Amino acid sequence: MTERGLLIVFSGPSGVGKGTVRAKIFENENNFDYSVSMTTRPQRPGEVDGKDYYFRSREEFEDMIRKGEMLEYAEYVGNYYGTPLTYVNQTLDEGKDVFLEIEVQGALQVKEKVPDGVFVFLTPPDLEELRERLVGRGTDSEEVIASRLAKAREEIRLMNEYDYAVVNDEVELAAERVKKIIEAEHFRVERVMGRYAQMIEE
Ligand SMILES: Nc1nc2c(ncn2[C@@H]2O[C@H](COP(=O)(O)OP(=O)(O)O)[C@@H](O)[C@H]2O)c(=O)[nH]1
Ligand SMILES: Nc1ncnc2c1ncn2[C@@H]1O[C@H](COP(=O)(O)OP(=O)(O)O)[C@@H](O)[C@H]1O
Repeated sequence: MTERGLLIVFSGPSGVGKGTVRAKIFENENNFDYSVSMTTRPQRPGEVDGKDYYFRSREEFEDMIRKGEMLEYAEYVGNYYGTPLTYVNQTLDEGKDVFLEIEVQGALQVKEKVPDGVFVFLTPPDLEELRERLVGRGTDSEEVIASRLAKAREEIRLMNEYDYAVVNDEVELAAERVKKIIEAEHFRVERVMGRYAQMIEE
């Protein structure tokens, strides 16, 4: 029997650098897969449907919710974001780890359903640096940036729901820290013991 993969949940305030750090982690890594989320927010220039997100209408999204096809979902700054369930389950069953990049409300739903997931929170060095990164990215209006910053404060308060907090001071360092966490999680006694359960019982 193939051993089920690990579910890694990666969160952090908007603009902290989740996308950037994730890209670094995935640069030379093929032991885990990224779960592409579904969203109703408008596609940004350069984003590809099916790669960055599945861009869908509110009707289509609500239809998926009704059918129970989302592992989790949340409304964030006026749009839906969610994780389609089928891909995650299939990939974990194949023995591969799955990496979710989602906001805090969704992460809390996953924690209920998958308590042995690995929950990692990416933090900015400070809030002023976070604001500068949002401005520097140049994808959001001043108004949207203000609401993302307000949201960031709420999210940072919920950091204690996570297993690990990684500071994104430098992309390369942050990516290395996350990779080390994932590697170490594979060696947790609770997980390794599972493999021996049958042998011990005999
Ligand atoms: N709950 C949940 N949140 C998601 C999902 N996909 C993305 N998000 C989060 O939604 C928030 C907004 O994402 P986005 O509009 O791409 O903005 P950005 O993260 O600032 O680039 C971020 O915190 C994402 O991590 C998902 O499938 N579920
Ligand atoms: N460690 C870092 N130092 C400086 N700038 C960073 C760092 N990590 C990410 N950034 C920049 O911050 C902005 C937001 O990053 P992004 O990955 O889009 O964040 P998120 O996915 O969390 O919203 C981008 O312009 C990115 O280049």
